[in-house]
Amino acid sequence: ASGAPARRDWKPVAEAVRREFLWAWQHYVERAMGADHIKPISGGREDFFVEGHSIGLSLVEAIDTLWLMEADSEVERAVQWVKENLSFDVDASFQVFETNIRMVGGLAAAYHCTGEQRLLELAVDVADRLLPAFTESPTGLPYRYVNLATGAVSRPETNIVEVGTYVAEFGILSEWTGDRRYFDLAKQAMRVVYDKRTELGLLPHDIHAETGEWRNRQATVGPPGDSYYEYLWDGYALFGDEELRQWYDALTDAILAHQAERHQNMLWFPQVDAFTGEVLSREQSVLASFYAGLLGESGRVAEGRAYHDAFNTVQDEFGVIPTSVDYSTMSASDRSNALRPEFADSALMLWLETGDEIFRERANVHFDHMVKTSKTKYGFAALADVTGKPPSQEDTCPGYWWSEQMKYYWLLFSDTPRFDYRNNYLSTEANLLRGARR
Ligand SMILES: O=C1NC[C@H](CO)[C@@H](O)[C@@H]1O
Ligand SMILES: [Ca+2]
Repeated sequence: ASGAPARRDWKPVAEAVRREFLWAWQHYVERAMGADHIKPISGGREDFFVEGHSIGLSLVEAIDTLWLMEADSEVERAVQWVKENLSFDVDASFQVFETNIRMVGGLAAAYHCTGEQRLLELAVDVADRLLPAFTESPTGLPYRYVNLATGAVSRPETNIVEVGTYVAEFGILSEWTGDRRYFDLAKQAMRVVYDKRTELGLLPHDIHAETGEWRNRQATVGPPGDSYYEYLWDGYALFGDEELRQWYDALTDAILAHQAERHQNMLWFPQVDAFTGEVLSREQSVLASFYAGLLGESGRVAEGRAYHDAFNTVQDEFGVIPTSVDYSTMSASDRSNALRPEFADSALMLWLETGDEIFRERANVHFDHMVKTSKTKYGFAALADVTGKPPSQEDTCPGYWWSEQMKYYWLLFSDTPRFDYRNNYLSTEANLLRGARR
């Protein structure tokens, strides 16, 4: 048809994504099998949760990505490793939030894709070991750490992300096992936070799990506020929970009214005092760019587009978005970038919502720049300084790289038959909990 922009053939990009992922995976298998992280420059191994005791984090994070890429022999290899090696009977304190989104979520997604029963058993096993953090708390707000072997809980000084990012993983376990405890504990913690919103309808981000008292005044859509809001919507999108949607809508309306501003006609979300609305900081974490996708999927498409447009100016300016920029001066306040996936996350969400090619183009730039700056001898490296010529790398690759941006790119460019593009759910760690087409 004349006039319609020719739709680009994205298959070559999809093939490049798959080639790079499997290349990195081979090095992990050969040099760091079972390690939480590979060290991509030296080829070494690195622990994430507990120093001296890896639990195969990157392998667990990679399974659903491998499955979506139809790398079935590699899926088999990874599942075999889990069945033969993975145990959570570890006498050490694990961070409850990270263990949930990465290990509960990663195992649940692997089960959703493969149907392998042992994976569900392990997801339930580790979730059960996290529950004392909730049940031992006088407020229902979970402690930050729990010893997976003894159940001893610790660190009540927490935040709304680490008390409120469970309902997707816990809720899917309740759906698959019939045990409502998981969903109920996750939702109750979210309710406690919501009921403490300020007169302006905003939330500070730091809270005490034993007293329930706010520990700061600042509100943010970046860390550690981000995935609390994300999971309110997700609890509605996944399980149809109308109350979660009401809480999400009330808080989002307040954020758009009091925690948003235009600067040079770009939409930004400054940090504000949750009680007075005073702007406290115009720094924007790269992690906040997920919010463009959340706004888009939750009926605020114009705002979602506008916020992605704003972050795209940062990608244009720096090539790789720095960990933190001050949008009033467009200067990087933290020039590192730990292979953060959020700009690609929201590009996928907005493309699924709008079908607009602009989001695939932006994600392609994100992929292209990542390969150019992070690729190294045995994999992909986090960056210490994105402004370096060339950008300087760190000898580490985060577990979320195996689950997030490579999956986002693959879904954006491959049109894989293994994914239901109309009815699906990816968690905040991009764990596929709905929409696998076996
Ligand atoms: O929700 C999250 N926050 C931080 C990581 C990515 O930056 C990742 O673990 C996940 O996306
Ligand atoms: Ca996330």
